[in-house]
Formats: sequence, structure tokens, C-alpha cells
Amino acid sequence: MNQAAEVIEGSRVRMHSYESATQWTWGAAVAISSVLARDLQDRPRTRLLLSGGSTPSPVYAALSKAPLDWGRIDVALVDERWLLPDDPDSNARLVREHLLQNNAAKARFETLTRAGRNIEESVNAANLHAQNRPGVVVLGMGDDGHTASLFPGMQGLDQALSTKAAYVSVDATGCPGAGKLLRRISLTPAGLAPAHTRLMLIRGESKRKLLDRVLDGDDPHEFPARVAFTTPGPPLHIHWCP
Ligand SMILES: O=C1O[C@H](COP(=O)(O)O)[C@@H](O)[C@H](O)[C@H]1O
Repeated sequence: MNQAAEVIEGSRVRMHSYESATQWTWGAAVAISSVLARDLQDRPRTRLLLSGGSTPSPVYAALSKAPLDWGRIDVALVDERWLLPDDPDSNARLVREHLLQNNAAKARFETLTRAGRNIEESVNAANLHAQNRPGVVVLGMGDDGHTASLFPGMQGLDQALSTKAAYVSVDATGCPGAGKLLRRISLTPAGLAPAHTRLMLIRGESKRKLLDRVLDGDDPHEFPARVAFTTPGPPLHIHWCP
């Protein structure tokens, strides 16, 4: 496998560009597993927060084979659609089907939704779990510049950006990027800040062009994905391939 070229774009972002989807898949999976391995040398457990959507499944499938002590890894979600965890459109289902296989089947998985809980109870439970500091956070970016379930123009965006809570409930009514899945739970900048490692997985030329616009400014109202590098903390590692 070729080494990913690393281009440093200021101190807040490290860009890892790959020539092919296969290199991207393994490059990102190895990057995540190396950080998890290092964490497990230093502490009894570590915590990995994962995004859903259409992009990350090959990376999760590759990561599932990493020879880690998965029984000491807590896997949780960056965001979730207001669906039960076995729903085909849920991020939980994606993580179960692609990551929690092979060696990673031994990981402990915390879903954001659960039968019998309403959305505010689910957010409260997520905020309790979030008292365990995340180690690695894997983010995505939608075609509209959203990340997690923080959408441009959504009602409550200001509150989500400024709250001290790690998770909030989201009503994305009027946000085309949310499709039909308008009720959601999302990580906030406050939930991202404590993580020592931040990654973003993106693919395709159109997202590369969008990324240039996202990196060319600071206002998260225009592109909430900017919170990935404007939230004080470690640099954002962006893994991209065509
Ligand atoms: O709705 C979501 O979208 C983003 C981006 O997804 P993608 O399909 O454009 O890769 C994802 O990161 C987030 O977890 C998900 O809920």
C-alpha cells in the first residue's frame, strides 16, 4: 500500500489524500487502529465515537479486522437518526454490520436510541455516557457541509454550537441535507472537544471542492462541518480519496 501524502493546511488540519478507495480504506483504518492501540497501552479502556452515513462502511469493515483488545474499547455514535438501532437507516445498524464483526465483535457498543426511551431521555443517557471522555472521534461531512447531525440553517443550531452538553436533540425540518430523517441526536462541539484525536472521512471530487470552501472560513453557521477544526483541541485529520 502506498503511503498517504500528508499536506499540512495550517495547524488545524492535516490532509491525507489517497489515489484509490482501497488505499483510503486501509490508510484510514490503520490510522484509527494505531491510535486505539496507543490508547490501550496507556489506560484500561478507550472510547471510539463513529459517524454513519454513506461514506465510512469500508473503513469500518477494515478496522473490524485490527488485532486490538476490542473488549477494552467502547464504541458509541457521533449522531443518530431518531430510529431504533436495528432500523436499516440507523447509524447503529451501519456500525453493527460493518465494524462490530471479526475481532471488533468483542467491543462494547452504546447505541443512542433504545426502545421505550423518548428522545430527551435518550439525549440525557448519551450525556451521562459522554462523561467518559472520548479518545477518537470519526466524523463525516454531508454534501451541504453538515457534520454529525448539525445542519446548516437548522433551528437550534446556535444552541447546539454553544451548549456545554455533549449531545443535543435535533429537529432538522427545512434542512434538505437531512432528507426525510429530521429528528436526530447529535454530538456538539462540547462533546467533540475532549477527544484527543479527530478524523474526518470523505470521498469524491464534489466533496473535495466543498471541503476547499469549508476550509476557507470559520463560520459554522455556513458549514457546521467547520466545528471539526474550529473547536479548540487537536488538529483534524481529513482522509480523502476520489
Ligand atoms: O446524516 C449523516 O450524514 C453525515 C454525512 O454522511 P454521508 O452520507 O455524506 O457520508 C454522517 O457523517 C452522519 O453520521 C450521518 O448521520
